[in-house]
Amino acid sequence: MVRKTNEESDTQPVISLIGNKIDLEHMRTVKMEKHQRFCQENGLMSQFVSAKTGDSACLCFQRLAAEILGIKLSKAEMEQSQHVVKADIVNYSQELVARAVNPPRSSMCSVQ
Ligand SMILES: Nc1nc2c(ncn2[C@@H]2O[C@H](COP(=O)(O)OP(=O)(O)OP(=O)(O)O)[C@@H](O)[C@H]2O)c(=O)[nH]1
Repeated sequence: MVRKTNEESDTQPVISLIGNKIDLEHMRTVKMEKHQRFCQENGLMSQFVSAKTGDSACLCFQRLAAEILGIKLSKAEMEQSQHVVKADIVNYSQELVARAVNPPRSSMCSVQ
């Protein structure tokens, strides 16, 4: 995201590198550290959002605006725009739970 500037301006544009699809974390191809290192090396604001769930979408613009205005967002302000993620509690049968806690023993062993 770039703030418009011209060659005579003394101020540098605020640029943010935004990684989308954080709801698909398990399919990540660009490592988070690589993203953050690139941002550090190039003076960019590193952010991650999900356009699908809306996770951090508002916060990403808030952080950019705050950076441009030279305002430090408080923890409360940052948490304010975070959505509560809803999840269903699955009521597994007792048998399944017992099997997960005490899985049946096998005489075979495999090393990978
Ligand atoms: N799960 C998930 N899917 C997303 C997200 N953002 C976009 N998508 C999906 O990714 C696909 C591409 O989205 P687009 O909005 O077309 O993105 P784009 O940048 O125009 O994509 P290309 O031009 O095809 O590279 C669509 O199927 C979207 O629904 C996200 O945050 N999470």
